Amino acid sequence: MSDSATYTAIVPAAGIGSRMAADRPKQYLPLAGSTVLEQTLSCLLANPAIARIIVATALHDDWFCQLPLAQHPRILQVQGGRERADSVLNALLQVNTEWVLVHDAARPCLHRADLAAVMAAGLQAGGAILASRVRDTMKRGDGQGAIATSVARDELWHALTPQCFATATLRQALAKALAAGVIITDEASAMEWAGFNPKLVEGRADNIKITRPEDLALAQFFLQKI
Ligand SMILES: Nc1ccn([C@@H]2O[C@H](COP(=O)(O)OP(=O)(O)OP(=O)(O)O)[C@@H](O)[C@H]2O)c(=O)n1
Ligand SMILES: C[C@](O)(CO)[C@H](O)COP(=O)(O)O
Repeated sequence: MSDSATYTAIVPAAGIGSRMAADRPKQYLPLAGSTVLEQTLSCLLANPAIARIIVATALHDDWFCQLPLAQHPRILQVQGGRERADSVLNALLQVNTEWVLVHDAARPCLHRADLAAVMAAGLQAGGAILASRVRDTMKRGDGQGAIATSVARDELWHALTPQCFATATLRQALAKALAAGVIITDEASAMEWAGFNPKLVEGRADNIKITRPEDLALAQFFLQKI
C-alpha cells in the first residue's frame, strides 16, 4: 500500500438477509461479543489509510443507531438502495478521497494483511479485488437437477471483498452500467463492463460472506483464530 494513498471504505449494509432467515438483518446478529457489522467495521477502522467509512443502511434501519460505533468520527451512515449496487453508488456519491474500497458488511472475518494487500494492488487503473481460488470440481447444472457439464477450474475464482478502485473511475463505471440495465453483483463487474481488468489478489478462503444460518458458527470459529 502506498504510504501516501488515502482511501474511503464503503460498507454496504442495507440488505435484509433473507437467506439467513433470522429475527433481524444478518449484519446485526450477535458475533464474537459484538455484532457482524461491528466486527467488520473494527477491521477497517484498524487501518490508518482508511480516512472514512461510509455505511449504507436500509431506509427504515433502526439497528445501526444503537451500535456504539455509529457515533465514531470516521463513520458516516448513508441510505442504501434496492440492490447492493444501488447502495454502493449512493455511498460513492459521498466519497471525497482518490481511492475507495468496498467491503461487505457480511464479511466480518477479513484479515488485516488481506485488507492491506488489496488496498496496495488497487492503486492501478483497473483496481483489484480479493479472491480465492475454487477448490472443488465445478459443475454446470442443466436446470433440471442434473449435470450439464464440468467446468475447468484452473482459472476460476470466488470474488470476495474488499474490492479497491480509483473513486472517479468506479463511480462512472457503476453509474453507467446501472443506467444501461446491466446486472451488477460486485464492483468488479461494473469495471469489467467498462473495459477494465481488475487484478485478482489471492486472499484467505475464511473471508466468508455470512449468507446462510450455518455460516454464523463458522464465522465465530474463524474470528477466534484472528
Ligand atoms: N440492497 C442491498 C442488498 C445488500 N446489501 C449488502 O450487500 C452485502 C452482500 O449482500 P448479501 O450477502 O446478498 O446480503 P443480503 O442481500 O442481506 O442477503 P439476502 O440476499 O440473503 O437477502 C451485505 O452486507 C448486504 O447488507 C446492501 O447494502 N444493499
Ligand atoms: C460482492 C460479493 O460479495 C462478491 O462475491 C457478492 O456478490 C455479494 O453477494 P450478493 O448475494 O451477490 O449480493
